[in-house]
Amino acid sequence: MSEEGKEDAHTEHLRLAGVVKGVHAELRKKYKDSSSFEQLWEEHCQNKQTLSQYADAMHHLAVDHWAKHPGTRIVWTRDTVLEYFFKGGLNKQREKDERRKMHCSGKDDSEASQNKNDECSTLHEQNSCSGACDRTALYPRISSYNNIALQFGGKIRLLDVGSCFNPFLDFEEFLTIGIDISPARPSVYHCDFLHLHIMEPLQVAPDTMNTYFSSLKDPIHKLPRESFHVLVFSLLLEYFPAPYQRWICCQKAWDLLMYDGILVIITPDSHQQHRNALMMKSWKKAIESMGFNRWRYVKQEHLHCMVFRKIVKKEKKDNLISDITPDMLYIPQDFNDLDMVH
Ligand SMILES: C[S@@+](CC[C@H](N)C(=O)[O-])C[C@H]1O[C@@H](n2cnc3c(N)ncnc32)[C@H](O)[C@@H]1O
Repeated sequence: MSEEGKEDAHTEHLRLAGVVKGVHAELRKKYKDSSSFEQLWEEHCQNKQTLSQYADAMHHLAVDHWAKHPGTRIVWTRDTVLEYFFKGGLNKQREKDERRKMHCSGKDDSEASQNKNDECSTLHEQNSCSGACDRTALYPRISSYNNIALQFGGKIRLLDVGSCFNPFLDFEEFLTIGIDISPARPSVYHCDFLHLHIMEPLQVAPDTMNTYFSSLKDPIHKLPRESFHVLVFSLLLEYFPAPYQRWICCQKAWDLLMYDGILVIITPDSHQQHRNALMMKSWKKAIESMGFNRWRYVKQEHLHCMVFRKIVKKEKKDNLISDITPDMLYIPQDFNDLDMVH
Protein backbone atom coordinates (compact mmCIF):
# COMPACT_ATOMS: atom_id res chain seq x y z
CA MET A 1 0.00 0.00 0.00
CA SER A 2 1.28 3.50 -0.86
CA GLU A 3 2.11 5.99 1.92
CA GLU A 4 -0.98 7.98 0.94
CA GLY A 5 -3.13 4.85 1.08
CA LYS A 6 -1.77 4.04 4.55
CA GLU A 7 -2.54 7.52 5.77
CA ASP A 8 -6.11 7.34 4.43
CA ALA A 9 -6.60 3.98 6.12
CA HIS A 10 -5.28 5.39 9.38
CA THR A 11 -7.62 8.39 9.19
CA GLU A 12 -10.58 6.12 8.49
CA HIS A 13 -9.56 3.84 11.39
CA LEU A 14 -9.54 6.83 13.74
CA ARG A 15 -12.92 8.03 12.44
CA LEU A 16 -14.58 4.63 12.95
CA ALA A 17 -13.03 4.17 16.41
CA GLY A 18 -14.30 7.67 17.23
CA VAL A 19 -17.89 6.69 16.37
CA VAL A 20 -17.68 3.59 18.60
CA LYS A 21 -16.00 5.38 21.51
CA GLY A 22 -18.43 8.28 21.16
CA VAL A 23 -21.47 6.04 21.67
CA HIS A 24 -19.90 4.37 24.73
CA ALA A 25 -18.93 7.73 26.23
CA GLU A 26 -22.36 9.25 25.58
CA LEU A 27 -24.10 6.31 27.26
CA ARG A 28 -21.83 6.59 30.31
CA LYS A 29 -22.43 10.32 30.54
CA LYS A 30 -26.20 9.87 30.34
CA TYR A 31 -26.03 7.08 32.90
CA LYS A 32 -24.22 9.33 35.37
CA ASP A 33 -26.85 12.07 34.90
CA SER A 34 -29.85 9.74 34.80
CA SER A 35 -32.25 8.70 37.54
CA SER A 36 -33.78 5.79 35.61
CA PHE A 37 -31.45 3.46 33.86
CA GLU A 38 -34.36 1.46 32.39
CA GLN A 39 -35.65 4.56 30.64
CA LEU A 40 -32.19 5.53 29.45
CA TRP A 41 -31.60 2.06 28.00
CA GLU A 42 -35.01 2.02 26.31
CA GLU A 43 -34.31 5.40 24.70
CA HIS A 44 -30.89 4.16 23.61
CA CYS A 45 -32.42 1.09 21.94
CA GLN A 46 -34.99 3.29 20.18
CA ASN A 47 -32.30 5.55 18.75
CA LYS A 48 -32.09 3.64 15.47
CA GLN A 49 -29.89 6.18 13.70
CA THR A 50 -27.14 6.12 16.32
CA LEU A 51 -27.36 2.33 16.62
CA SER A 52 -27.06 1.81 12.91
CA GLN A 53 -24.10 4.24 12.62
CA TYR A 54 -22.44 2.34 15.46
CA ALA A 55 -23.11 -1.06 13.83
CA ASP A 56 -21.68 0.12 10.52
CA ALA A 57 -18.59 1.64 12.15
CA MET A 58 -17.96 -1.44 14.31
CA HIS A 59 -18.38 -3.78 11.36
CA HIS A 60 -15.85 -1.88 9.20
CA LEU A 61 -13.45 -1.38 12.06
CA ALA A 62 -13.41 -5.12 12.76
CA VAL A 63 -13.34 -6.38 9.19
CA ASP A 64 -11.30 -3.73 7.35
CA HIS A 65 -8.83 -2.73 10.07
CA TRP A 66 -8.48 -5.08 13.05
CA ALA A 67 -8.79 -8.34 11.08
CA LYS A 68 -5.51 -7.54 9.26
CA HIS A 69 -3.61 -8.43 12.43
CA PRO A 70 -3.12 -12.15 13.04
CA GLY A 71 -4.37 -13.84 16.22
CA THR A 72 -7.48 -11.70 16.52
CA ARG A 73 -10.10 -12.25 19.20
CA ILE A 74 -12.23 -14.20 16.72
CA VAL A 75 -9.47 -16.64 15.79
CA TRP A 76 -8.40 -16.93 19.44
CA THR A 77 -11.97 -17.71 20.49
CA ARG A 78 -12.44 -20.31 17.78
CA ASP A 79 -9.12 -22.08 18.52
CA THR A 80 -9.74 -22.04 22.26
CA VAL A 81 -13.29 -23.41 21.95
CA LEU A 82 -12.07 -26.20 19.65
CA GLU A 83 -9.27 -27.04 22.09
CA TYR A 84 -11.81 -27.29 24.91
CA PHE A 85 -14.28 -29.53 23.10
CA PHE A 86 -12.17 -31.51 20.62
CA LYS A 87 -8.56 -31.45 21.82
CA GLY A 88 -8.91 -32.72 25.35
CA GLY A 89 -9.61 -29.48 27.25
CA LEU A 90 -12.89 -30.61 28.80
CA ASN A 91 -11.65 -34.19 29.19
CA LYS A 92 -8.60 -33.05 31.16
CA GLN A 93 -10.75 -30.80 33.28
CA ARG A 94 -13.07 -33.64 34.28
CA GLU A 95 -10.12 -35.90 35.05
CA LYS A 96 -8.57 -33.15 37.17
CA ASP A 97 -11.83 -32.72 39.09
CA GLU A 98 -11.97 -36.46 39.64
CA ARG A 99 -8.42 -36.59 41.01
CA ARG A 100 -9.12 -33.69 43.35
CA LYS A 101 -12.30 -35.34 44.53
CA MET A 102 -10.45 -38.58 45.33
CA HIS A 103 -7.84 -36.54 47.17
CA CYS A 104 -10.55 -34.80 49.20
CA SER A 105 -12.46 -37.94 50.09
CA GLY A 106 -9.19 -39.48 51.37
CA LYS A 107 -8.77 -36.74 53.97
CA ASP A 108 -9.89 -36.97 57.57
CA ASP A 109 -12.09 -33.88 57.98
CA SER A 110 -11.05 -33.32 61.57
CA GLU A 111 -7.42 -33.00 60.52
CA ALA A 112 -7.92 -31.09 57.30
CA SER A 113 -7.61 -27.34 57.41
CA GLN A 114 -10.67 -25.15 57.03
CA ASN A 115 -9.53 -24.16 53.56
CA LYS A 116 -9.16 -27.74 52.53
CA ASN A 117 -12.66 -28.49 53.83
CA ASP A 118 -14.07 -25.60 51.86
CA GLU A 119 -12.29 -26.71 48.73
CA CYS A 120 -13.53 -30.25 49.15
CA SER A 121 -17.13 -29.38 49.92
CA THR A 122 -17.11 -27.14 46.85
CA LEU A 123 -15.76 -29.96 44.78
CA HIS A 124 -18.43 -32.34 45.95
CA GLU A 125 -20.96 -29.94 44.55
CA GLN A 126 -19.14 -29.49 41.28
CA ASN A 127 -18.86 -31.52 38.14
CA SER A 128 -16.35 -34.04 39.23
CA CYS A 129 -16.47 -37.14 37.16
CA SER A 130 -14.42 -38.10 34.13
CA GLY A 131 -16.12 -38.78 30.81
CA ALA A 132 -16.48 -42.46 31.54
CA CYS A 133 -18.76 -42.32 34.58
CA ASP A 134 -22.40 -41.34 34.93
CA ARG A 135 -22.39 -37.81 36.27
CA THR A 136 -26.16 -37.67 36.07
CA ALA A 137 -26.41 -40.35 38.76
CA LEU A 138 -24.08 -38.39 41.05
CA TYR A 139 -25.47 -34.91 40.60
CA PRO A 140 -29.26 -34.46 40.71
CA ARG A 141 -29.08 -31.15 38.86
CA ILE A 142 -27.25 -32.69 35.93
CA SER A 143 -29.37 -34.66 33.48
CA SER A 144 -28.62 -36.26 30.15
CA TYR A 145 -30.09 -33.12 28.54
CA ASN A 146 -27.93 -30.48 30.20
CA ASN A 147 -24.74 -32.52 30.47
CA ILE A 148 -22.09 -32.38 27.74
CA ALA A 149 -21.36 -35.93 26.68
CA LEU A 150 -17.80 -37.06 25.98
CA GLN A 151 -16.42 -37.76 23.40
CA PHE A 152 -17.96 -34.62 22.07
CA GLY A 153 -19.51 -34.96 18.62
CA GLY A 154 -21.69 -32.82 16.41
CA LYS A 155 -21.90 -29.06 16.19
CA ILE A 156 -21.00 -26.73 19.03
CA ARG A 157 -24.03 -24.53 19.75
CA LEU A 158 -22.58 -21.04 20.21
CA LEU A 159 -24.54 -17.93 21.20
CA ASP A 160 -22.63 -14.79 20.21
CA VAL A 161 -24.07 -11.92 22.25
CA GLY A 162 -23.46 -8.47 20.75
CA SER A 163 -22.49 -10.24 17.55
CA CYS A 164 -22.75 -7.16 15.31
CA PHE A 165 -21.48 -8.77 12.05
CA ASN A 166 -21.69 -12.49 12.94
CA PRO A 167 -17.95 -13.25 12.89
CA PHE A 168 -18.43 -16.92 13.88
CA LEU A 169 -21.06 -17.76 11.28
CA ASP A 170 -18.69 -19.29 8.73
CA PHE A 171 -16.92 -21.67 11.11
CA GLU A 172 -18.40 -25.05 10.25
CA GLU A 173 -17.73 -26.58 13.68
CA PHE A 174 -20.27 -24.17 15.19
CA LEU A 175 -24.00 -23.78 15.02
CA THR A 176 -23.83 -20.04 15.58
CA ILE A 177 -26.66 -17.84 16.79
CA GLY A 178 -25.64 -14.18 16.62
CA ILE A 179 -27.80 -11.68 18.52
CA ASP A 180 -27.53 -7.90 18.79
CA ILE A 181 -29.65 -4.84 19.61
CA SER A 182 -28.53 -3.50 16.23
CA PRO A 183 -27.27 -6.14 13.79
CA ALA A 184 -24.86 -5.10 11.05
CA ARG A 185 -25.75 -8.18 8.97
CA PRO A 186 -29.11 -9.83 8.20
CA SER A 187 -27.96 -13.19 9.64
CA VAL A 188 -27.80 -11.64 13.14
CA TYR A 189 -31.06 -11.72 15.12
CA HIS A 190 -32.42 -8.62 16.85
CA CYS A 191 -32.35 -9.24 20.59
CA ASP A 192 -31.70 -7.20 23.73
CA PHE A 193 -29.83 -9.67 25.91
CA LEU A 194 -30.53 -7.60 29.02
CA HIS A 195 -34.25 -8.21 28.54
CA LEU A 196 -34.04 -11.71 27.09
CA HIS A 197 -36.53 -14.04 28.75
CA ILE A 198 -35.09 -17.41 29.79
CA MET A 199 -37.55 -20.25 29.09
CA GLU A 200 -37.71 -23.72 30.58
CA PRO A 201 -35.16 -26.16 29.08
CA LEU A 202 -36.24 -27.96 25.90
CA GLN A 203 -35.06 -31.40 27.07
CA VAL A 204 -34.88 -32.90 23.61
CA ALA A 205 -32.24 -34.85 21.69
CA PRO A 206 -29.29 -32.84 20.28
CA ASP A 207 -30.55 -33.09 16.68
CA THR A 208 -33.95 -31.71 17.65
CA MET A 209 -32.24 -28.96 19.63
CA ASN A 210 -30.13 -28.03 16.59
CA THR A 211 -33.22 -27.97 14.37
CA TYR A 212 -34.91 -25.67 16.88
CA PHE A 213 -31.97 -23.24 16.85
CA SER A 214 -31.66 -23.37 13.08
CA SER A 215 -35.23 -22.16 12.66
CA LEU A 216 -35.45 -19.29 15.14
CA LYS A 217 -37.54 -16.27 14.13
CA ASP A 218 -36.36 -12.67 14.25
CA PRO A 219 -36.55 -10.87 16.68
CA ILE A 220 -35.62 -13.15 19.57
CA HIS A 221 -37.33 -12.44 22.91
CA LYS A 222 -36.73 -15.74 24.67
CA LEU A 223 -34.34 -18.70 24.65
CA PRO A 224 -34.37 -22.02 26.55
CA ARG A 225 -32.24 -22.56 29.65
CA GLU A 226 -29.24 -24.97 29.58
CA SER A 227 -29.06 -25.16 25.79
CA PHE A 228 -25.72 -23.78 24.64
CA HIS A 229 -22.22 -25.21 24.70
CA VAL A 230 -20.63 -21.75 24.36
CA LEU A 231 -21.61 -18.14 25.00
CA VAL A 232 -19.39 -15.38 23.64
CA PHE A 233 -19.19 -11.83 25.01
CA SER A 234 -16.65 -10.30 22.65
CA LEU A 235 -16.25 -6.58 23.42
CA LEU A 236 -19.75 -6.63 24.90
CA LEU A 237 -19.48 -5.94 28.63
CA GLU A 238 -17.73 -2.56 28.34
CA TYR A 239 -20.58 -1.33 26.12
CA PHE A 240 -22.70 -1.15 29.29
CA PRO A 241 -22.26 1.86 31.54
CA ALA A 242 -23.42 0.01 34.68
CA PRO A 243 -21.56 -2.88 36.36
CA TYR A 244 -24.97 -4.26 37.27
CA GLN A 245 -25.77 -4.80 33.58
CA ARG A 246 -22.51 -6.73 33.12
CA TRP A 247 -23.51 -8.82 36.14
CA ILE A 248 -26.97 -9.58 34.67
CA CYS A 249 -25.34 -10.68 31.41
CA CYS A 250 -23.01 -13.15 33.18
CA GLN A 251 -25.90 -14.57 35.20
CA LYS A 252 -27.92 -15.06 32.01
CA ALA A 253 -24.94 -16.77 30.43
CA TRP A 254 -24.90 -19.25 33.33
CA ASP A 255 -28.62 -19.93 32.82
CA LEU A 256 -28.27 -20.53 29.09
CA LEU A 257 -25.19 -22.78 29.23
CA MET A 258 -25.19 -26.54 29.68
CA TYR A 259 -23.08 -27.85 32.59
CA ASP A 260 -19.40 -27.71 31.58
CA GLY A 261 -20.35 -25.25 28.82
CA ILE A 262 -18.11 -22.19 28.54
CA LEU A 263 -18.47 -18.43 28.61
CA VAL A 264 -15.83 -16.61 26.56
CA ILE A 265 -15.25 -13.00 27.58
CA ILE A 266 -13.04 -10.67 25.56
CA THR A 267 -12.50 -7.17 26.90
CA PRO A 268 -10.20 -4.47 25.52
CA ASP A 269 -7.15 -3.12 27.32
CA SER A 270 -4.02 -1.90 25.57
CA HIS A 271 -2.01 -1.60 28.78
CA GLN A 272 0.46 -4.14 30.13
CA GLN A 273 -1.09 -7.08 32.00
CA HIS A 274 -0.15 -5.89 35.49
CA ARG A 275 -1.80 -2.47 35.03
CA ASN A 276 -5.35 -3.83 35.46
CA ALA A 277 -4.51 -7.10 37.19
CA LEU A 278 -6.66 -6.16 40.17
CA MET A 279 -9.64 -5.59 37.91
CA MET A 280 -9.22 -9.03 36.34
CA LYS A 281 -8.93 -10.58 39.80
CA SER A 282 -12.13 -8.83 40.79
CA TRP A 283 -13.95 -10.08 37.66
CA LYS A 284 -12.74 -13.62 38.32
CA LYS A 285 -14.04 -13.58 41.86
CA ALA A 286 -17.41 -12.09 40.86
CA ILE A 287 -17.99 -14.41 37.90
CA GLU A 288 -16.84 -17.53 39.76
CA SER A 289 -19.31 -16.69 42.54
CA MET A 290 -22.13 -17.20 40.02
CA GLY A 291 -21.17 -20.84 39.40
CA PHE A 292 -18.21 -20.72 37.06
CA ASN A 293 -14.54 -21.76 37.17
CA ARG A 294 -12.03 -19.78 35.14
CA TRP A 295 -10.46 -22.23 32.73
CA ARG A 296 -8.24 -19.90 30.71
CA TYR A 297 -6.88 -16.37 30.90
CA VAL A 298 -4.63 -14.75 28.28
CA LYS A 299 -3.50 -11.14 28.02
CA GLN A 300 -3.00 -10.14 24.40
CA GLU A 301 -1.54 -6.81 23.33
CA HIS A 302 -4.93 -5.07 23.27
CA LEU A 303 -7.23 -7.56 25.01
CA HIS A 304 -7.96 -9.67 28.05
CA CYS A 305 -9.28 -13.08 26.87
CA MET A 306 -11.04 -15.29 29.42
CA VAL A 307 -12.93 -18.58 29.44
CA PHE A 308 -15.20 -19.57 32.33
CA ARG A 309 -16.61 -23.10 32.68
CA LYS A 310 -20.10 -23.52 34.12
CA ILE A 311 -20.16 -25.73 37.21
CA VAL A 312 -22.91 -26.67 39.65
CA LYS A 313 -23.60 -23.62 41.79
CA LYS A 314 -22.43 -23.78 45.37
CA GLU A 315 -25.32 -23.47 47.84
CA LYS A 316 -25.24 -20.19 49.79
CA LYS A 317 -24.84 -20.55 53.51
CA ASP A 318 -27.75 -18.52 54.96
CA ASN A 319 -25.87 -16.91 57.80
CA LEU A 320 -23.03 -15.53 55.69
CA ILE A 321 -23.24 -12.10 54.11
CA SER A 322 -21.48 -12.25 50.78
CA ASP A 323 -18.69 -9.78 50.03
CA ILE A 324 -19.41 -10.15 46.33
CA THR A 325 -21.33 -7.39 44.56
CA PRO A 326 -22.03 -6.41 40.92
CA ASP A 327 -19.65 -3.44 41.35
CA MET A 328 -16.80 -5.96 41.17
CA LEU A 329 -17.40 -6.08 37.42
CA TYR A 330 -16.00 -2.58 37.04
CA ILE A 331 -14.00 -1.17 34.14
CA PRO A 332 -11.63 1.83 34.32
CA GLN A 333 -14.07 3.95 32.27
CA ASP A 334 -16.59 3.71 35.15
CA PHE A 335 -14.31 6.10 37.04
CA ASN A 336 -12.85 8.21 34.23
CA ASP A 337 -13.76 8.55 30.62
CA LEU A 338 -10.70 7.08 28.94
CA ASP A 339 -12.07 4.49 26.53
CA MET A 340 -9.76 1.52 26.03
CA VAL A 341 -10.98 0.49 22.56
CA HIS A 342 -7.84 0.71 20.43
C1 LIG B 1 -18.07 -3.40 20.49
S1 LIG B 1 -19.33 -4.25 19.66
C2 LIG B 1 -18.63 -5.86 19.53
C3 LIG B 1 -18.97 -6.57 18.25
C4 LIG B 1 -18.37 -7.97 18.10
N1 LIG B 1 -18.79 -8.85 19.15
C5 LIG B 1 -16.85 -7.92 18.03
O1 LIG B 1 -16.18 -8.53 18.86
O2 LIG B 1 -16.35 -7.28 17.11
C6 LIG B 1 -20.58 -4.47 20.91
C7 LIG B 1 -21.89 -4.96 20.34
O3 LIG B 1 -22.78 -5.28 21.42
C8 LIG B 1 -24.10 -4.94 21.03
N2 LIG B 1 -24.95 -4.86 22.24
C9 LIG B 1 -24.90 -3.92 23.21
N3 LIG B 1 -25.84 -4.16 24.15
C10 LIG B 1 -26.48 -5.28 23.77
C11 LIG B 1 -27.56 -6.03 24.34
N4 LIG B 1 -28.14 -5.66 25.48
N5 LIG B 1 -27.99 -7.12 23.69
C12 LIG B 1 -27.41 -7.50 22.52
N6 LIG B 1 -26.38 -6.84 21.95
C13 LIG B 1 -25.93 -5.74 22.56
C14 LIG B 1 -23.89 -3.63 20.29
O4 LIG B 1 -24.98 -3.29 19.46
C15 LIG B 1 -22.62 -3.93 19.51
O5 LIG B 1 -22.88 -4.46 18.23
